[in-house]
Amino acid sequence: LGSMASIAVSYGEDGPVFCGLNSDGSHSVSCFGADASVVYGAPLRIPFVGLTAGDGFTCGLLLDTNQPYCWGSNLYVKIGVPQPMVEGAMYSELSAGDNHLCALRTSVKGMHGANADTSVIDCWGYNMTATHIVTGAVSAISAGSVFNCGLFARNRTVFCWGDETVSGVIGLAPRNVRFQSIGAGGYHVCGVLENAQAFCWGRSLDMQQMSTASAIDEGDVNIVPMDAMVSVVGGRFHACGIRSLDHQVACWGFTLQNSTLAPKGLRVYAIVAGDYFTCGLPAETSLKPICWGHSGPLALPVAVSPGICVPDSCSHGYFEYANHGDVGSSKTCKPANSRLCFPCSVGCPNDSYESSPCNATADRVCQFDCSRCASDECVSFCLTQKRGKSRKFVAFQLRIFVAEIVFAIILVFSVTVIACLYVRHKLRCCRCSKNELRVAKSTSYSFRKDNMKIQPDVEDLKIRRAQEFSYEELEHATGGFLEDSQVGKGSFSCVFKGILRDGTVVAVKRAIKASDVKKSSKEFHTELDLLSRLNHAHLLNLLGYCDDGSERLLVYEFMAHGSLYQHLHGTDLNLKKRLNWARRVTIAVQAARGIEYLHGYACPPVIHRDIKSSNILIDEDHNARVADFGLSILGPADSGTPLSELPAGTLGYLDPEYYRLHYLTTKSDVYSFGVVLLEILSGRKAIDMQFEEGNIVEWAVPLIKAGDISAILDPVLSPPSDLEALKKIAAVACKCVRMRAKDRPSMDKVTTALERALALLMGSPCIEQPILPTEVVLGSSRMHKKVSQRSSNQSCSENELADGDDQRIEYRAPSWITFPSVTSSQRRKSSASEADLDGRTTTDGRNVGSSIGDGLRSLEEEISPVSPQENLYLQHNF
Ligand SMILES: Nc1ncnc2c1ncn2[C@@H]1O[C@H](COP(=O)(O)OP(=O)(O)OP(=O)(O)O)[C@@H](O)[C@H]1O
Repeated sequence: LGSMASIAVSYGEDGPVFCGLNSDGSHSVSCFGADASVVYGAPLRIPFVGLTAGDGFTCGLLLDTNQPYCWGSNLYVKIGVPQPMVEGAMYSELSAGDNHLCALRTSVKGMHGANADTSVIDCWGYNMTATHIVTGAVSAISAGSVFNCGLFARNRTVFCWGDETVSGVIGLAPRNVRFQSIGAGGYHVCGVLENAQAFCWGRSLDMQQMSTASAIDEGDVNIVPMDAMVSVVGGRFHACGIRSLDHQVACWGFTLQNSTLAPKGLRVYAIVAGDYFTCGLPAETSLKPICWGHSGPLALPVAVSPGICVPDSCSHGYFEYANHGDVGSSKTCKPANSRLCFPCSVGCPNDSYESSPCNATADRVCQFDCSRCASDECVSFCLTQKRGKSRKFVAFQLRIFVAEIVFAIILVFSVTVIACLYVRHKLRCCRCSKNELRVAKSTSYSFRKDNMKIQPDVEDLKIRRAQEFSYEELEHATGGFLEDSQVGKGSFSCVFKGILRDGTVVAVKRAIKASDVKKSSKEFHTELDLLSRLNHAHLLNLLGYCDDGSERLLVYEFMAHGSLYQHLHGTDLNLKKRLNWARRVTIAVQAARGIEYLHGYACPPVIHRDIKSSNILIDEDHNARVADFGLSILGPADSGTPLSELPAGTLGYLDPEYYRLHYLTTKSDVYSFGVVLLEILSGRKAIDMQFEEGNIVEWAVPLIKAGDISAILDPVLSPPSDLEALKKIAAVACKCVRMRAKDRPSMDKVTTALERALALLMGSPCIEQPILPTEVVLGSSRMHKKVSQRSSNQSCSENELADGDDQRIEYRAPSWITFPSVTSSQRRKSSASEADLDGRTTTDGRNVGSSIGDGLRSLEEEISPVSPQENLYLQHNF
């Protein structure tokens, strides 16, 4: 029924069959349905321009010859080319009724064609086989059940012919009514008027038929919807149209009960109707037809061309179809320059507005105006949009929130890492900034150029740290470097006691002229450079210097009690005895602090390289001072990287790893200090060939490891009642003199362990208090209060310590060596050395632990929380 299209629905006893032209541009036909004669009779791979279908058959207009071709089974319509065939005739339109087919010849001039004023229509089938010559050009034909109608091209009026008795349509055809298009149904015709309104005439199902049709829904096919339409099609007793507003389907008339209804909101390109069955081609890229009505498939699995291709460009009011998928109009149509044209939609629904007009390639687009929604569709659209927006907004907010969180985490992490690295750097002082080093160098340089005069004020001397003295001044101070004033002699120098004009007692170190000038000069400058900047209570203070031609003199604070070496190994036994255990351990602690300062607070670290008992001097208050920086060297900023230096130092104190491998680190000083500790404990020299075991390390360590601590203690002193403290010191000494530098503890660990041992040795803060300054002065441009505790018989009470007579204000000069402001406990916590950690597992440590018990516990154990008594003691003394 109806007109030729890219799709057609046949009908009959065997049920509806849907046929459509494939959308792949091949123009070949595919059919689906129950009637096998139609489905399987469909010619394969033969291209058609368009299709039409009737009762049990389908016909197509062959693309190559423009001839009709039919398949299926119908008594009256011949399968194949309808007969009689009009030789040479070509057709542009086909339309099939129940049992007939009509075709409109193309307007070619000639015997069988038509001219501008006449049209030729050939019909075949039941009571229809005839050739009709119509006056006027006909643009379209459409077949009903037993009749046909045509539309004149010029005046757009309609004319019909066929079996008037059965159809009752022909006489009702409106005259002088202009149509854009027409579509015939079973017994009616519907058309789209020029104003886009649908108009139908003919008859619907009458009462007699209704009674025989067991289940029929009511509806008059002539009562049409008011909506504007772009096209209409007719079924047996119903009609459907495509609304021009939204291209949705609207159907009216009678429908059989149990029929599926046209899907609501379905937008289509084209529709076609059988008797009780209708299919639409959704305006989607899939182009798979959706059908409704009585029986038949509801969805078809083949993509179908949405229309009939025309050779001309789309006329005004039409737009060219362009599939947004991979199939475009040019590909859908053959020949390549033909195209699909669709009528533009007209207007927009009340609650929408035209967002873009119809143009050559696209229909106009309407957008719902959410501020004036009237339809459910608009409401649901706006709700969805709102939800989508809010979902988008929430998603956006969420993304921002997540980004903020991530950024915050990264920021906190970075700041924490940077802070940790900074604190670690400052605590260990292992790496110095380039600025610091630059400052160091420039300060060093400017220092050498400095040509300051002697100032009589001792405090001023200290402020300037090192002042230049004239040779005459020092010559006068030492009484002309008389032998009487000589207090000591080293490898390259002699040390004289002198008194400056202001009465300050000083020690003047004078390089021996006959000695290696180059070496002594180097040591002179090293000591001068370092000491003028180092600043610690347990380092020997440099007061000044004299560099006068061949004379190089260094001026120090005078140490009234000489060196530790003199006390331990001197000929005066009383002097040795006077250095009791408390004083010895106190000296050990103080010297350890001085060395710890060199390693831990100076930046870059200073490696002394000549730690020995003769370089630990004792002042009038029996405080120890580390002296002689002639061999000192600036260590690597990274403490883990050893310097490669030729060995220098004193035999017996020299780190074997440094000696053999020339690897120099701060741990070399640790080794030397371990030897000093053994000296302090045993009273033996580092190397004493009068014993069988000449080397103190080789002699003492096995005894200590064996737990025989008494065997190594200085026989001049009676051992303390409790050996625990000395055991701890012996354990520390053993760790210090380990062969591998990395197995030795760092100096801060050593200091801490010694402090604990001292506290243990004293037992109570009220028992013979050792001489310790209450404040270690770290170089900075600040005023420091230095309380010098006088003697062992002083009271241990806090008040007395604070109110001591011997308080003096000491101002220290700025130093290029950096001093991180950390507390002693922070410093200690931060500096657990590799060796300390390893110490727990080394064979060495195990042996010691098992043999002498607590005496050689690991340093970690030794610095575990102190007892309240120890704590009180430490508070008072450190
Ligand atoms: N400031 C000082 N006050 C008192 N005595 C000092 C002072 N400085 C050095 N002495 C004494 O002079 C001795 C020699 O010191 P010096 O530093 O020149 O040589 P050394 O360290 O003993 O040997 P070497 O130079 O071979 O290393 C010291 O052992 C010490 O007894």
